[in-house]
Amino acid sequence: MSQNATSLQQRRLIVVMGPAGAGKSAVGSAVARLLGVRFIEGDEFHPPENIAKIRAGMGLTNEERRPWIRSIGEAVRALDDPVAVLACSALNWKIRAMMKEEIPADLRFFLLDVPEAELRRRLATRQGHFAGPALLQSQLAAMDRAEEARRVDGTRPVAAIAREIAALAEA
Ligand SMILES: Nc1ncnc2c1ncn2[C@@H]1O[C@H](COP(=O)(O)OP(=O)(O)O)[C@@H](O)[C@H]1O
Ligand SMILES: O=C(O)[C@H](O)[C@@H](O)[C@H](O)[C@H](O)COP(=O)(O)O
Repeated sequence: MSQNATSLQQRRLIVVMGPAGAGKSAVGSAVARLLGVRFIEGDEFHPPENIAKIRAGMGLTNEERRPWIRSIGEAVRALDDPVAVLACSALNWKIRAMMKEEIPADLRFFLLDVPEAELRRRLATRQGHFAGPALLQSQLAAMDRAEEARRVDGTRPVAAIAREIAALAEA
């Protein structure tokens, strides 16, 4: 096995997941700061047609998710770092399976658990993001129980959630 292939297999990616409004970006970037590693914002990798659809409040199909997840995989492949943090909704097992195919890293999933009413409240007040409250229903419908993910209480302050995930990820 080449050195490069070995390092790809050994790379660990902490995936902060959950529906829109769960706090993936806020918590994920805080986890990365705590660990001193790079933060990858999954939403930056959508092709323009996905952004237009999400902006219109429509959920994506898995076919539409594939190029997005593939671009995230390319960004991860380009990293030299042994550990990084990714914010990505990863709503159900089909999407997580796609992630495992496309992203060359050991994926560790952390699901931010936030009740629907709080998600709705956050999305109604969030500024400067293409996903609004109209997307929430399709997000919740697409979500599964994510048995493979470690669930964390996402209703606490960002710093407390980030400390918990950082500690779990290092254990
Ligand atoms: N733990 C939290 N407590 C209160 N507000 C939060 C928390 N996490 C995130 N927020 C706020 O909720 C909104 C959605 O957070 P964001 O990180 O964009 O979620 P996501 O990336 O999962 O869509 C933002 O306005 C953010 O500041
Ligand atoms: O942070 C958010 O508000 C959401 O995650 C949002 O950006 C969107 O849900 C996904 O990027 C689209 O992909 P999915 O339909 O797979 O969640």
